[in-house]
Amino acid sequence: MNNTNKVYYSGFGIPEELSHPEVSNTIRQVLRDVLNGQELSEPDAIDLFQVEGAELDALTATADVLRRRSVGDDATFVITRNINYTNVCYMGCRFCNFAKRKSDPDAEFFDLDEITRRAQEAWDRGATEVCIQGGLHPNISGHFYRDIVKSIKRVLPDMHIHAFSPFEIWYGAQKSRMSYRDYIRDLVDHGLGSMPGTAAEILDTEVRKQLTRDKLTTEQWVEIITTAHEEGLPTTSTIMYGHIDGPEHWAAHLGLLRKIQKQTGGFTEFVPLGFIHYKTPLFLEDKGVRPGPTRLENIRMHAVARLMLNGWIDNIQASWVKMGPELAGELLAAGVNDMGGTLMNESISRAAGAMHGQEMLPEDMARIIRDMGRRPVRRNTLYEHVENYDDMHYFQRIAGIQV
Ligand SMILES: C[S@@+](CC[C@H](N)C(=O)[O-])C[C@H]1O[C@@H](n2cnc3c(N)ncnc32)[C@H](O)[C@@H]1O
Ligand SMILES: Nc1c(NC[C@H](O)[C@H](O)[C@H](O)CO)[nH]c(=O)[nH]c1=O
Ligand SMILES: N[C@@H](Cc1ccc(O)cc1)C(=O)O
Ligand code: SF4
Repeated sequence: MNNTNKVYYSGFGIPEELSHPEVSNTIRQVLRDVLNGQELSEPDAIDLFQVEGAELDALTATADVLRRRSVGDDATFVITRNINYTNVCYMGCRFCNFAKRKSDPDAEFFDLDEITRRAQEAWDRGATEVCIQGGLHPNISGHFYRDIVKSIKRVLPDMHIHAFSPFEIWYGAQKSRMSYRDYIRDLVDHGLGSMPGTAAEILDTEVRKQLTRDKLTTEQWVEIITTAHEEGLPTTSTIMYGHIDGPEHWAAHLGLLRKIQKQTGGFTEFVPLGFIHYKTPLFLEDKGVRPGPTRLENIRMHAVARLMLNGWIDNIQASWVKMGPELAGELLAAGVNDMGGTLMNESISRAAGAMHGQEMLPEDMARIIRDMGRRPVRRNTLYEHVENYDDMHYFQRIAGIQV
């Protein structure tokens, strides 16, 4: 995956990397089988999560072929703004340094006017989406989430609202004494467009116990996500990895997402979220917690996800906030086809100590994509193409013309 020219010229068949003498027969066969349309099994995924050298090249080349077959050579991004309306939260997830107590000098709470103002500002800067998530603030009413959606839709009827993790849905439904289904239906009726599939972390009971006191269980996450899909509300899917987890958990997590997708078809994308460790209680207080995924683990996660989800979830997103723009770009040759959002205000990773900034400008997204020999395309939340970010933009930009 170091040679970007390869991206242009490699094809749809069996990549030559599989013939390398250092690729074992077992790994070669697994990769051939996937290329021939077989489903990757969880045990085989566990093996692939540990490959190195020539076998890693064979894995990424396979992911690259599958990506090309599923979505072609366009690479997408979305102009969006994160609105993290409050960081006040008492749930005590130990991997999270975004959450603050009410009395903390850094505690924040945006009222509806401020949320709408931010959405309007985003719209004026070309955003098609706002991505809204926050802490589980003890004082909000069960109708606060509906009020957010209503206030934005009143002034910006065409803005796509991508909001509320399954944990926020659980919280709102509980506060309003409504079923998940009724609660979700109500939000959809008021204009909610899709939900982030965060709060997934690692969908494994034992791992969750160590990550967080009272976070949503795996079963609750699955129930809320499938209910959303049944109500016609698409969601993303995520994994937060590189702490106390390992290949077995990753394979089972991907297997579960694939199973849900077969039932509902409601996932738009899969986004691996590498653990940002620096300022988190989990890393600072516990022994043996890893400082996020290594570079190779990041590469393998995106590539194995492409193989595991092949035919089911077409869009594999690289998070520039978590990995940095450089690696996120390189992953376009390892199964990734989407660079995520411009974000405008990133605060969750930053609170944990990430140093990749708050915003990535569309021009920079396009440059990274073009540097990998691919065509940049601006998408909306549901992966409909909005605009080719082609050479015209590039020349206008270098000529200093505002675009
Ligand atoms: C901060 S929460 C906000 C929404 C809601 N409170 C919840 O927990 O679902 C959104 C997601 O951010 C991610 N996150 C939080 N802290 C992180 C960290 N240190 N590194 C990577 N991702 C993190 C987790 O995946 C979490 O589910
Ligand atoms: N990967 C991260 C995202 N990604 C979400 C996208 O920006 C977008 O909202 C989604 O693809 C739906 O269109 N957002 C973050 O705040 N942090 C990330 O790490
Ligand atoms: N990627 C998530 C959103 C998200 C992810 C990680 C974060 O830290 C914050 C937000 C989604 O759109 O579904
Ligand atoms: S991850 Fe979400 S629920 Fe957990 S502490 Fe952070 S903001 Fe609160």
